Amino acid sequence: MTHLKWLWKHMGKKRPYLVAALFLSVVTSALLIVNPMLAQQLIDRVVIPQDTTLLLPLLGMMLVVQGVRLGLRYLMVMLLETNSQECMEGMRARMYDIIQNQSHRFLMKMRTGDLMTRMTSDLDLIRHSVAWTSYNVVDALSTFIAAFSFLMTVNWRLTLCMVTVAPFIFFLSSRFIRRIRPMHAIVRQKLTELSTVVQENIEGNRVVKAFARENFENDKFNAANRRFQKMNVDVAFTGAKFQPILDALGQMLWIITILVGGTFMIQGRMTSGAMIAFTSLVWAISNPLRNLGVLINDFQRFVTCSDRIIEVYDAPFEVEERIGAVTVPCGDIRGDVSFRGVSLELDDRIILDDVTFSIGAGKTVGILGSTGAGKTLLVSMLVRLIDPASGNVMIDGRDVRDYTLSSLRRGIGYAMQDVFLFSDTVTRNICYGSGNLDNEKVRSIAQAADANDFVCAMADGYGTIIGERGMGLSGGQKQRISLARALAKKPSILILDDITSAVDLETESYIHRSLEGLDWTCTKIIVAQRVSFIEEADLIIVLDHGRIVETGTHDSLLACGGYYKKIRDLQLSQAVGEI
Ligand SMILES: Nc1ncnc2c1ncn2[C@@H]1O[C@H](COP(=O)(O)OP(=O)(O)OP(=O)(O)O)[C@@H](O)[C@H]1O
Repeated sequence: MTHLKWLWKHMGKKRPYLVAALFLSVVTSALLIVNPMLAQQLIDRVVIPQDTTLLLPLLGMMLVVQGVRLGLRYLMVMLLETNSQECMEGMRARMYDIIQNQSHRFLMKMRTGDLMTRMTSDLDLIRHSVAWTSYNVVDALSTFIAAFSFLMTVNWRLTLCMVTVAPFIFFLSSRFIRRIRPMHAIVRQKLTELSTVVQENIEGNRVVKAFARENFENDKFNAANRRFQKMNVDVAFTGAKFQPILDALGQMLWIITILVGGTFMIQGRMTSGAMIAFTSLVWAISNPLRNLGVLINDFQRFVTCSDRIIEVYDAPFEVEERIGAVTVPCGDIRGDVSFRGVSLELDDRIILDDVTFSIGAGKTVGILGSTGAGKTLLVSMLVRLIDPASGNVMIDGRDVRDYTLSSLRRGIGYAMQDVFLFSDTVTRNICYGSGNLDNEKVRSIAQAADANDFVCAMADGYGTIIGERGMGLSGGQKQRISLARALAKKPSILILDDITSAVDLETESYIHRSLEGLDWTCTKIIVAQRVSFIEEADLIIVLDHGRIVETGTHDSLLACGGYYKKIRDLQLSQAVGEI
């Protein structure tokens, strides 16, 4: 019932249409009973007395009833189809919105293939329940009740004899539900595994080829494919085991009707018309019972799929906008940045520990540290991709959690370590966060990121489609487009997370000079591997295992002879070696 309540809640404005469609289902099911009733009259009042007075009126009524029923049935199907599609459109949009606003950590945990299955196949099965299972349940119930009520008036003894099979059916159904429900959950899980294998195989195609693991991947896919197929067969077999018993119980109704009804007729306790009414309505009692297996199966599948959707709907947001958060107009962020006692723990591991530093607007801070020291997580707190467990990340003296997410993120340009480009033109990738910029502007930004030359060398220049479905770019080229995208926003705070790891020293030096000469004031937070990229920063911090171990300027850090000096000396000797 909780799943039905959940569905009802999320149907919103579409509820009246569903109610109207199900009402039509009741009416059309009830109309099915009318013709057998008229047939009884035809036998008892026309055929047996051989009096044709009522023949035409009765036949006419039968035709009208059938015509009205078909018309109403068409209306019902149209209502259910449009209603269920619109309902799913709303639910899909809501789910997309939830996924969009969920934290990166949540999305990493869920796996893309899993989320895709929930958004497509699971939602479609819920739609099937709204458009098909719902009216079939109502049909079955109303046909059964209408037929039962009518037959009780014709001959209550025979009717009660017929329903003696009901307890067996209910016992069987409850066993079926217990058996089939966990099986449906496993089917959805196997489908998720299959989708994940396919998705990872496409995304990691280069790795697969480079390591010649095609056969291994084929085996992995075939195994997942087989497990999915086997589980579906198991579900079908389980249903098939119950169905013949349900069918047999349905057939029992015919036997009871003929045996008991025949005896009643011989004893003169029942008319031929009444017997005709019973034989033409046995299906109305037996079909709902026989269809029970299919409907239970469908309903259990609906329960499993809605559980999976509810899990996404109800997942708590790790990063949420505070009530009363302030919106700062675009460009009003000055750029004072400070981290005060920032700590973070993930999966019971301390990732950042009491990180404290400040930098004034327009200044540059360089962050250096070993792999996994926590640099990326630290800078991503400024745009609230993750929040600290304790401490404060402040911009212009206000905690970042006190800004609305959109106004906070509008003021910050972030070039990430893992570059992601959209399947779109170079221009639209660069303008992604800054609206439409004229060609000249885009070109000058690309120049600052040292991207103009290689973009101009492409066949369609700035109109070239790049990204997942577009032209391949080298790692360094992607980094420069990503830098241009961050610069195009003319942000008050610019975060550059290891954006020169894939470019040569000459390009790095060019980008360094460009950043020095930006024509607007902006605080720069630069995570870098190479000391040369951050040596002129106003403040350099060195992170190790989530703690600041050294802090100062280039000269002061060299003077103290710690990790920074060691790295700088190592890089210098490598550079001399290369020359
Ligand atoms: N989503 C996550 N869940 C759990 N742990 C995470 C998650 N993301 C990162 N970590 C862990 O947090 C630590 C810091 O990660 P982070 O990416 O900030 O390191 P980094 O200093 O940027 O490393 P690198 O220089 O290699 O990019 C790492 O040990 C990493 O394993």
